[in-house]
This record gives sequence, structure tokens and C-alpha cells, in this order.
Amino acid sequence: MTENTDSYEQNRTKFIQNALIDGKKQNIYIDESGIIRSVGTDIGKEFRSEAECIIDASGMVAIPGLVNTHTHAAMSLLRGYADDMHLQEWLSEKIWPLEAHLTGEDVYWGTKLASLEMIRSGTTSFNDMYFFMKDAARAVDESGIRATFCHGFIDFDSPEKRENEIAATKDLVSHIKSLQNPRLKAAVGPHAPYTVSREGLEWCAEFSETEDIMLHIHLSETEGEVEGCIEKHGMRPAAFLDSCGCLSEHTLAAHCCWLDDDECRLLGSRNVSVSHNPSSNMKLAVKRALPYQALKDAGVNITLGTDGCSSNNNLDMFEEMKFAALLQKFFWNSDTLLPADEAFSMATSNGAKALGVSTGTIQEGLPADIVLIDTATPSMVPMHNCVSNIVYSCSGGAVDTVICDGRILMSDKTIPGEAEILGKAQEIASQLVERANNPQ
Ligand SMILES: C[C@H]1O[C@@H](n2cnc3c(N)ncnc32)[C@H](O)[C@@H]1O
Ligand SMILES: [Zn+2]
Repeated sequence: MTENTDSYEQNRTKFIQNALIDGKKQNIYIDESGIIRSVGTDIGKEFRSEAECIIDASGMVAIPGLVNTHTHAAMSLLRGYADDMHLQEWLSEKIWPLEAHLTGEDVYWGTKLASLEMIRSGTTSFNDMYFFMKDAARAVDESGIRATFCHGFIDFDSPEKRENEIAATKDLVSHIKSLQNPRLKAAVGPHAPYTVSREGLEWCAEFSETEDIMLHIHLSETEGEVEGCIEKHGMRPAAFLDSCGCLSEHTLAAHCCWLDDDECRLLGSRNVSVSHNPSSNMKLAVKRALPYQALKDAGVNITLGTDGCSSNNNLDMFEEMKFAALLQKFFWNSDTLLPADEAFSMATSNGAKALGVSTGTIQEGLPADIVLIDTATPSMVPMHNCVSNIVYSCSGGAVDTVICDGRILMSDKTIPGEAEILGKAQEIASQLVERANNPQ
């Protein structure tokens, strides 16, 4: 319950009282610049009387905002458009032909819808790869959450396409940097080793290095991709990427289902972060799960992502934590693999580290990205183990309040402007499919 109705604004000091953190009732004081100034059981009167807004979190658990490290946000418009297909046919026969008709306005509204869904389910940061990304950035800025944007770089060995992709990437990166908004970051996004030429990959690696930005790529999602890479380049995909300079501490590799042990060690030695996308991998039946134990043994930072809405089909990171823990146990036939606390770290601190954002924990001096989960809901009762309930039993629907960068984005499960976004996204999605079916 929030006492002050004007609390959606930033620049108002906030006092969150009686939130459950690590099993104890604690208070959090957020200053006017959105930074957590104090957190603990004993902070009280002086901060409470100073605060312009009091948030009563009695009966709520406070967790850091969740971090989705791999998605294509505007694909929310394609939710349910093409299901139950083989991956390559799904991409080349349904998704890419529809995407050829996308406009900046589509991406804007698709990203508004995705941001809304992420806020509702407790995500405050995401890593996005798509097209018309200036429009995506505008949508995210308005939504109040954080994101890293890259243009999906696809040149298919064509020098002309490569020049276009280089120009689009440079344009996006300079645009995002010029906004100087700490919530919005730029990245370079070579789509995958099978859609980008060696020259394109080398350019992306160098650009990520000189601009000091993340390199976001799909890696070894399918077995066919690995075979194709060996045939074309005489190397497995990770070795090929390494030979192009694409593996470094800037790199975030999504999927990584078909890595062998040597590739896991290579990623570890290059300080690469990976994004596990269990829902998408199961839905598209990629036939192998991310080699979690081998990556962990190699010291790789393992994070969690939903992938796009047309292979998931939602953006709920609570579901994703559960699927990660279940898929690993099932596929590798190990009931102790990926316990709940590790799934929770993947979705919070590990994700924040990969995206280079200083959130992911509720800690003094860090930006306030805080999610309050209502415990007065059946799936949170009883509370033998809070992290277990968060990972295995509740879902994004239990989220009551979301704060990002010190600003309240959802309170009492209410997000201002939600109805307009839902209506407009439905309209825009229908028009997109109509255009694709009846090209001029
Ligand atoms: C950025 C590009 O990535 C595509 N895309 C979306 N999901 C996947 C996936 N699971 N594997 C490969 N590419 C994907 C988008 O459809 C877009 O074309
Ligand atoms: Zn993807």
C-alpha cells in the first residue's frame, strides 16, 4: 500500500517499511536520486519522517528487480503467430517474412507491450536484440525500466548488406550514447555465426572493444548450426567466434545448448557470460539443454533470459527460473542440479553483472530496482523457504509493486496507462499481419 498517490514520480524520497528480506522484516530508504541510502532492520524514525512517500510492505517480500538477459521485446506482437514448428522453418518461413513488414511504429508499440509485461512480472532490466531500436529505446524510456539495445546484425555473406548493418549499428550506438540516460545502454548484436560473415563478426568484435559495449549474440542453439559451422569454417561455433575476436568479457551468448566441454572452458577463459533460455529451447525442441555444470565448472557467468515472445510465449522471469531449474534436472538426470538459490542468482545478480548494471541486489549505495511480492497468495503459503517459493511456486502474477531507479512503476498491481498500451498493441499486431498477408 502506498500512502502518497503522487508516488509514481522519481525525485521523491521513499521509505519502504516492513519488507521481508532474507527472512527478516527490514526497511529501505531511497533518496531523491533513486539510490538506496539505507537498508536494514534498525533504520527507522529519522528516515521515515524525512521520506515524502511511505510504502507499507507488510506481508511482502522484497527482491531485486529481475534481469532478462536475452529477448526480442517487440516480438510480443508475434505472440501466438507461429507455434509448434521446427526452428529453421519457424524462422525462415514464418518469422522473417513477417518481420520484413515491420515498421518503427510496430517496434515502438511491441516494446511498450513487452515493457508492460515485464514490469507486471517483476523485471526491471532486459537485454534486447531487434530492429528499429531507436523506437524500442523510446518505448523503454517512457516505461521507466532499463534495457540494453542492439540492432540484430545479419549480413548473410553479402558485402552490401554488411555495409548497411554496420551503418545501422553505428547509428544506433551513437544515438543511445547521445541520450545519456543511465537506464538505456547500447550494444552490438551480430545475430549468430550462421547469419553473419567472418568479416561482419570481426567488425562487431572490434566495434564492441573500441566502444566498450556489450556484444550480444545467439550461439549454438541447434545441432545443425554446429554441423554447418564445422562444414563452412572447419571449427565448432565457439572456436570460430573466438577466431573472429568475438569472445571477451563484453560478450553475452544466448542459448549455448550445444557447447561441448572444450567450448565451455573456452568461454570461461574469455570471461563470456551466457544466457540460458529454457522455455524457448524446450518449445523449439533444440534437443539438448545448456551444459550448466560444465559452464559452472569453467567459471562462466550464467544468466537467464526468456527469448522472444514467439518462442516462449511470455516474458515472465519467475516461470523462466522454474523452467531453468526443472529442465537442467530433467535433461541431465540430476535432481540436485541448479538449485533454487542458483536460479534466483541467475535472474538477479548474475544478470546484472552480465549487463554491466549496478543493480541485482538490494544494497546501500546501489540504484533502487526493487520488486515487492505479495505473500497473501496461495502459492506463497507457507513460507518454509522464501527462495523456493519464488522459484518453484509463485509466478509474475504475485508481484505487487515495482520500483526501478527509485521510481515506482507499479503500485498495488496498477500501472498507469496500461489499457491504452494493450489496445494499441492489439491493433498494431493485427495490422502487421494484415500487411504481410496482403503485400502492396
Ligand atoms: C533478431 C532476430 O533474431 C530472431 N530470433 C528470434 N528468436 C530466435 C531464436 N530462437 N533463434 C534465432 N533467432 C531468433 C528474430 O526473429 C530476429 O529476426
Ligand atoms: Zn533470441
